[in-house]
Amino acid sequence: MSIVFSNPLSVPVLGFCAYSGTGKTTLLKQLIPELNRRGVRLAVIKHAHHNFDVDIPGKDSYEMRKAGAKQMLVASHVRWALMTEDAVENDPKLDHLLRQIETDTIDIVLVEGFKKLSLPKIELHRAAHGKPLIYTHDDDIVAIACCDDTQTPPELTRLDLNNVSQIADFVIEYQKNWQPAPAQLPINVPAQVDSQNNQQALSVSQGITYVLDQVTASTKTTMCQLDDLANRVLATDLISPVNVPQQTNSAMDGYAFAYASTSHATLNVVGEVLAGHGYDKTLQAGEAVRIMTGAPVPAGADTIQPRELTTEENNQLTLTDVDAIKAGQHVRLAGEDIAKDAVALQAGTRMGAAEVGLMASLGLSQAQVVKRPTIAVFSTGDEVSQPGEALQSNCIYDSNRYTIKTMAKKLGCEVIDLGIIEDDEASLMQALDSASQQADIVISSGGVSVGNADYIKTALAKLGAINFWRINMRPGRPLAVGKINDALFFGLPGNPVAVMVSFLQFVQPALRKLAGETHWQPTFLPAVTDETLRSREGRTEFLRGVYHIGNDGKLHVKSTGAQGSGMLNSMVQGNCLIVIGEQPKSVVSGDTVFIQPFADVL
Ligand SMILES: Nc1nc2c(c(=O)[nH]1)N[C@H]1C(S)=C(S)[C@@H](COP(=O)(O)OP(=O)(O)OC[C@H]3O[C@@H](n4cnc5c(N)ncnc54)[C@H](O)[C@@H]3O)O[C@H]1N2
Ligand code: MOO
Repeated sequence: MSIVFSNPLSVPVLGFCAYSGTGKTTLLKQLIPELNRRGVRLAVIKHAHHNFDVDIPGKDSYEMRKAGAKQMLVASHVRWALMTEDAVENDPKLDHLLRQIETDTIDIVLVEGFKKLSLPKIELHRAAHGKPLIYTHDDDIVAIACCDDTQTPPELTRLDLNNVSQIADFVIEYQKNWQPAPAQLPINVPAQVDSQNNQQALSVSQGITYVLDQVTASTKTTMCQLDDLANRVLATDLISPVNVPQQTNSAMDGYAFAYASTSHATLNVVGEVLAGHGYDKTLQAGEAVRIMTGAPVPAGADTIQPRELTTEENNQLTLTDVDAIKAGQHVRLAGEDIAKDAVALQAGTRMGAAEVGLMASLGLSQAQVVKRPTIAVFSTGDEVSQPGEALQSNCIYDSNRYTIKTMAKKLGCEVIDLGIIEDDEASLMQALDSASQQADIVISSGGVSVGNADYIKTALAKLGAINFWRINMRPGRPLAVGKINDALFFGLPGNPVAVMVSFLQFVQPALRKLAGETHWQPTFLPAVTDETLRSREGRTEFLRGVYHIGNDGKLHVKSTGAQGSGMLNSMVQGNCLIVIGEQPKSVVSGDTVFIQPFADVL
């Protein structure tokens, strides 16, 4: 049975496997120069079964290693070698070894040995040796190199073991066609969820899909002026009424001329063009004009030489290093950024500074945008008190309503604050009914777990259809989602961190879809964890983390410490969620994890 292997590199890895005596090394010794000859840059990894050594007793490097250096790097101007003392009981880990390779200098890694790993391999087979074929019990064989007398299955490429050139062709084709496997994100939203059951346990991905299924993008639109467009979502494509840039213009201060004129010993300087002005004649062969950055390139000219690469005396221009001049250099073509009548910004785009600026650059002063979503938010719970009022014993201040309102406003929503609603069925029903008439989405916090005074559940059941879910995540396990009249309802869990995490994962996508945004995806970045992290198979963990750029130039992340789902301070200290998907059993220091930076929403 194959042992799971996934290639951690951005280049392909191809194994060679065979019973001993088949001539693996002999073949590789011929294949390597053949591939080199064809320009393929190779790394080779070889599994050695014994206590091998590449060093020689008496050499300084050998003695220093024997003296206890765990890693010994010896280097000259020709080669360098890193020797690492890493005694492990079983086979060395191929993915770890592969990570030591500098992939920017090679095109493919050939691996000899490691035949139990599920890595793509060419099987070498010599029938005369009387050994069985490996492909019959190894699904990762991609080709069989053998001799005439061997039967091979039609689905596998057959190669001639004695034809090195043919095997090299195969390796080159393999390398050209290879695609890295797509990154396995911790949250992978499926297109559809089968059914909607009450009380079902869902993965985060299923939960998001189910929520998105309930939301239809708003069709209400309004006209909005340039100054008010920040954070609004375009309802229609913005078509460019002009070419950007409007005219073909110079990207340098220098001289404009026809490329063909570079054959002249000197050019006749016949004028000057400043930005905002034009040169209304057509340049003739052997003529040039002085030109400033942004000024229109005159008719008859197609090439610019920067001023510092020229000398001019008595209107005679000499071009320095003529052979290095390329036709069309330093010319910005009309419409090269955005062509007239092209879609400059697509419907569904959320407008940020760059988008607003781009729109202004087209001369447009207003755009049709989707109506802002309206949310109504309230809190429940006898212990929940209004900030600003004296805190009674056994009570807590209401923080959830404020985190929810702040996040929703950041996402461009209108907010109706219903305050803290008494735990009384009649007042709850009345408040919920009126909220659902005014808002697109009604959001509460607390009261969705098992042991609460259940007014909210009965009130919701009477007014609409609500599902109470358990999401396989922490924090934020309980979640209620449903409809009150035409409004979507979210019952977020009471714990303050759980509220924020559930909002980010489930309410945010719903609000963005409702607001008309079409291409939004949560941002996941890979980061190296600097500590061992808590995780449990079958559950997605959202730990609060702090990421930074490490001395190695990579993103590194550490948790904020204690991770209680009531500790709001962990969200203040953190700048990201560390998202550990349902798969890994353990995450140890040095592993790569995914983070979701949250600064843009919080
Ligand atoms: N027997 C079980 N108990 C609990 C379970 C469970 O599965 N079985 N799940 C736990 C988890 S996980 C969570 S999360 C909470 C969620 O419970 P509720 O949504 O019903 O929330 P409450 O019990 O009302 O409150 C929980 C916690 O949050 C505080 N809270 C509530 N509202 C606010 C507010 N507006 N501002 C600040 N803090 C608030 C409340 O005081 C509680 O401390 O259930 C676990 N229990
Ligand atoms: O899942 Mo709860 O949301 O831990 O606090």
